[in-house]
Order: sequence, then C-alpha cells, then structure tokens
Amino acid sequence: HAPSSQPQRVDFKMKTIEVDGIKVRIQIWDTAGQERYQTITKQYYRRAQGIFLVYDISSERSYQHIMKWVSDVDEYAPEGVQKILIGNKADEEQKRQVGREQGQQLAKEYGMDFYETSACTNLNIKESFTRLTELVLQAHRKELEGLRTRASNELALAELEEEEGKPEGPANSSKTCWC
Ligand SMILES: Nc1nc2c(ncn2[C@@H]2O[C@H](COP(=O)(O)OP(=O)(O)OP(=O)(O)O)[C@@H](O)[C@H]2O)c(=O)[nH]1
Repeated sequence: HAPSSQPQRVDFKMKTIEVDGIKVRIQIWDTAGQERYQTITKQYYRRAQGIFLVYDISSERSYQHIMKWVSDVDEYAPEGVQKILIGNKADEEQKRQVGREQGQQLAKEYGMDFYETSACTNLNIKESFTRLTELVLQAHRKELEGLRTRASNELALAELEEEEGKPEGPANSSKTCWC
C-alpha cells in the first residue's frame, strides 16, 4: 500500500462481464505508467492473469514505450499471462501520430490481439475486456483440463492398485463384504 500522503497509483475495480453465457467477475487494476511509480506497479504484475498494454494513438512516444512495457511484463508477470495491445484515444483522429497498421504490426510481432479503443466514445471497450477475459479463461481451461486428466488417471491407478491388492478366488466375488 502507498503511504496515505502519496496519491493512489493503482486503481482497483471489480466488474462482472458475460463471456460465452458465463458470468465472470473480474478484478481490474489500473497501474500508473509514470516512471517514478514503476517500482510500486511492478509488484502488481505478479498476480495478473491478463494485461492490456496501452498506448495513445496521438502520441508516438507512448507507442515507442510499448516495447519497454512488454519486456517488463515478460520479466515480472507470471508465465502464460495473456496480453492485448490497445491503441487508445481513437476518437482523436485529427491528432493521430500512430497509424492503425503500426499497432497491428506491433501486436503481430508480439503475438497479441489488437484493438483501437476510446474511453470517450466507448469504442471497443467492452470488446477488448471480453476478449482478454476469454483468453484468460481459455488459458485456465487448458490447465483445468490437465488437472482433470491427471486426477482421473490417478483415480484409475488407485482403483487398479486396490483391485490388485484384493485377495484372489471366491473371496473376491461380489458377495464379499469389504466394510
Ligand atoms: N480523447 C480521449 N481522451 C482520453 C481517452 N482516455 C483517456 N483520456 C484522457 O487522457 C488523460 C489521461 O488519462 P488517464 O486515464 O489518467 O491516463 P493514464 O495512462 O491512466 O495515466 P497515468 O495513470 O498517469 O499513467 C485524461 O485527461 C483523460 O481524460 C480517450 O479515449 N480519448
């Protein structure tokens, strides 16, 4: 926690969204981008499951910073964290410094999905949150399936071992009482 005299540099919100007919409760952490707060915000990467890397389409500089963010995420976030690249302020067309293709190209290089969004007009806000949640769920579904397979294999093995441990002959018939 930041000392109370310091401004809060991490905003935290809860939201419920629906993905594939399933209600998912998500925690959204908005960390500060400013350099002087970065030691604090890096600590928050560790528990992230999905990350938006956001630049401002009216700022070439913010776009150039994305590579640095990606390397920070690679260093501090858990392996397998899902990432999406966002070009925000898409409503500011007249101030645009970063082409949509530049965003698409960078996202492709890093194997990320890409959206241009606007917090002012709501463009792609819901879509990008839904997509990131979907990716996180997909990643965890694989984990869950892995666990399930392991659990059923272990169960099958335990049953086999139990079966092998039973005495042979008539005592092993269905009439035997094991209680
Ligand atoms: N036109 C426009 N302005 C936006 C949009 N999103 C944010 N802003 C404005 O951009 C400024 C910065 O927004 P913040 O949400 O504080 O940006 P931030 O990246 O979280 O800033 P830090 O937390 O300081 O790193 C504010 O004045 C917002 O109103 C958008 O989609 N369009």
